[in-house]
Amino acid sequence: MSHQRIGYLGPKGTFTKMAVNAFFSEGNFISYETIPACLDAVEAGEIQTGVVPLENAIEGSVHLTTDYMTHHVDVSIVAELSVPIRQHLLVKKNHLDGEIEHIYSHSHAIAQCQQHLHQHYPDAELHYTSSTGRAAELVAEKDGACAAIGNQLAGKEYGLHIRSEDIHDYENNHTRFAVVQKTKQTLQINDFQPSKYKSTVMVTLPKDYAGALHQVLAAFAWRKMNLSKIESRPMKTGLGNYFFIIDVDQAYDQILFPGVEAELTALGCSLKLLGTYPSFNL
Ligand SMILES: O=C(O)C(=O)C[C@]1(C(=O)O)C=C[C@@H](O)C=C1
Repeated sequence: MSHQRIGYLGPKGTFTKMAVNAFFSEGNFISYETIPACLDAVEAGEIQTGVVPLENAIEGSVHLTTDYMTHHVDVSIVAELSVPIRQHLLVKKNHLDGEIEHIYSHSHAIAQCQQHLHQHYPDAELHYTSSTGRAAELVAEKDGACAAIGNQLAGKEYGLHIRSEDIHDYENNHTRFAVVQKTKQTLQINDFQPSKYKSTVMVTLPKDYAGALHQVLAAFAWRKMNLSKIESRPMKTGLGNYFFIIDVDQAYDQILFPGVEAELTALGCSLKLLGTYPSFNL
């Protein structure tokens, strides 16, 4: 059997690649420089499966992922991977001490270490990169007093050393990654049991009126469907226009979900299922 092509936010040494390494042992692994590039490749059928970051416990949603999935591509979430995140300050050997003038990383990683950076490197210039892996790659190429924020794998892949370990500001740092497909295919996930099943829906309200969101939530509430997340995002059609992304703590079924859908349609809302999937914890 030929291996599935599995794309991820790369390059080598990203947290996304760490998640892929932990959950998939079989596949042709293909690195993409950005989240949109990876999602486009899934949509175009270049790869069967894509893995992209979805939400971090400290910094919140990765809006690039949710927005691109709602506005630009038609792909479904087929699994969610929750992974512990440890951020380290990575440097070349000659910068294990002394001043650091430039710090490179992904915006989410920098945000997760804000306090640490403020305390220890208040004068360092921050540079945002497409991923933590890319930051490590850049620092490995540079001669100046530079550091990257990233993981141990990035240090190993790019020959960098850990100058400070665990520099994220809060314990229990985790990131959820979405595994997405265009057409549903079997997923060869290593020996993990799902911790639960979830569904993610996007709800668009007809117009802004009193109690609109309350009515949407009521459709779930009286059916005793537990929601684990609700987020509003701009429609990108003008100030004040939003849609909602709602995570429901259960798999799509043939009774409750169609009931919610019918009720919301009657209210003039539209509902799109972004995926119904097992959730795995590392
Ligand atoms: O840059 C990476 O290594 C990624 O995989 C992206 C990402 C993110 O977008 O949140 C993933 C996990 C960490 O939260 C920091 C960065």
